[in-house]
Amino acid sequence: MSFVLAIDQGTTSSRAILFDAAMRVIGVAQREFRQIFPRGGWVEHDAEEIWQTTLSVCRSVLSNHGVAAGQLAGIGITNQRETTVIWDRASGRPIHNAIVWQDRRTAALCEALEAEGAEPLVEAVTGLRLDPYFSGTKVKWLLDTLPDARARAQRGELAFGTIDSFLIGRLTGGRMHATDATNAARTLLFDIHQGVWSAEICALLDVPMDMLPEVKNSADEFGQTDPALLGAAVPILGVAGDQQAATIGQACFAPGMMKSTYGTGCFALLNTGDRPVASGHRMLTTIAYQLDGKRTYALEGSIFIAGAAVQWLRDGLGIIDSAAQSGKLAQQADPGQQVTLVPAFTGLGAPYWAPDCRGAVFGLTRNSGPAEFAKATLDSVAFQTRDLWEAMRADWLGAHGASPDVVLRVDGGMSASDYTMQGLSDILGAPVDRPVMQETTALGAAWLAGMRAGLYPGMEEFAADWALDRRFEPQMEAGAREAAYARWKRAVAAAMTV
Ligand SMILES: Nc1ncnc2c1ncn2[C@@H]1O[C@H](COP(=O)(O)OP(=O)(O)O)[C@@H](O)[C@H]1O
Ligand SMILES: O=P(O)(O)OC[C@H](O)CO
Repeated sequence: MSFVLAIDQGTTSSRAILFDAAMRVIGVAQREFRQIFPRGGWVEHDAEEIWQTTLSVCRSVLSNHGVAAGQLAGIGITNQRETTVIWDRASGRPIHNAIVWQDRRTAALCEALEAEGAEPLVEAVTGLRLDPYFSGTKVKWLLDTLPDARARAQRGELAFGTIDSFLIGRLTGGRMHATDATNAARTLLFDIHQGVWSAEICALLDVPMDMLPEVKNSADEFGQTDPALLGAAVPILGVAGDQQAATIGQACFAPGMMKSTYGTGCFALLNTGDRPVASGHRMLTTIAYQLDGKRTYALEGSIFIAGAAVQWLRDGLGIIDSAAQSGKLAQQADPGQQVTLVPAFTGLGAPYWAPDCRGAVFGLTRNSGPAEFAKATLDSVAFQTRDLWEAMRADWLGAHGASPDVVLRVDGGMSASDYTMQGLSDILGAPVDRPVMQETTALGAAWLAGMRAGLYPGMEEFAADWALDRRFEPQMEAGAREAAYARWKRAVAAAMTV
């Protein structure tokens, strides 16, 4: 029993990552699945495809590395958050495609609830906002729209779950209907202060509470896999939403520690300890992890476009062949130009929450070319992070009366870009640490499961294992930094008025 299997079920692919007893990655298998866009602003996944790709990558990684299921100490699951599945309890079959976190179909519903004055209650109980991003209004939409669905839910025939919960159900052969506190905290239905489903919010959204999964610790007993699936029964011992799993994998266990993950989008979490900090600056309050019944909270800032803007340089503008070329091109930019890109391709997330805003470029001259576009694109990631940084630090200051001494830990595909990480440190005016271990999300899930199984060390020893690849220190002079940031703020304000 000297291996742990992490399942990372993400927005575009399902991955299985095999770890050995020393928490080293020994193998990865990955499969993409279809993105379904039935209408503008709608995004769905076929939950059966999510299940099939997940099962297949688990089988592949085990067989590719000659590891039998019986050698696994446990499975850890981490997942795209908020994405909503409702299934028939008897057959296990979803009654509709999964509605993905990016889906905006419930925007009008959110506005109507806001107009009724529901936002203060929702924020106070859940730590979230009335935004289509979260699961609650997606559940309501499904129950309102599909024939007979609400009556069936009321009779206890239907189950709701985020992706972790759906996978736990499938893996255990329908025996378990459970989630962990971090995933529950993203549904808009969970009272993050009491650690229970909120009857008040469920009533507001007309969601029968019988549909909801049992909420467990992030390291807990989530049942055994059906032996027919992997060849032996394996206990599922760890579950966390992907951004929380990355926070764990980055060992951000102390209040004031912060991680930021740069993939398609960017998600930053600041550990606020055992106190949920209500944001006065449009951040989200969420659960970082729950261990042995004890919740640790975080402030979260979610940016929808980070690496996706680099994909736009490659696929939309065609000025680079690969994402990795963006840094080199940006270095060739004319230092005399001040081109600023607001990458609001799908609206702006935190702290602006402006779903209708669209992208804009400012400061073009006749000499502006590919290098200036590349620089503006990579810089936009730093500026957006600075927005979150400012908001979170102000929230922290409000709660603690002193600024946190934050060192930012980074991960995700885009953190490989030295240029971007140096620019980030310059714009923040603070050090940025990139770890050796890049599979932080999978590591977080694996650690939860391996620690629960007794194979992996406890929190302190795990945190001591975190190893630095490179620290980026600010090199920009403070005046230049603040002038650049002020330019960004003006650009965002202008983009929001167009
Ligand atoms: N060297 C690089 N420079 C800039 N951007 C990069 C680099 N390498 C990867 N990226 C960007 O990072 C993203 C991929 O990161 P990843 O963590 O795999 O994302 P996700 O999990 O969201 O699919 C892509 O959007 C890509 O454009
Ligand atoms: O699957 P990812 O990495 O795009 O993460 C999605 C987030 O969990 C959404 O909140």
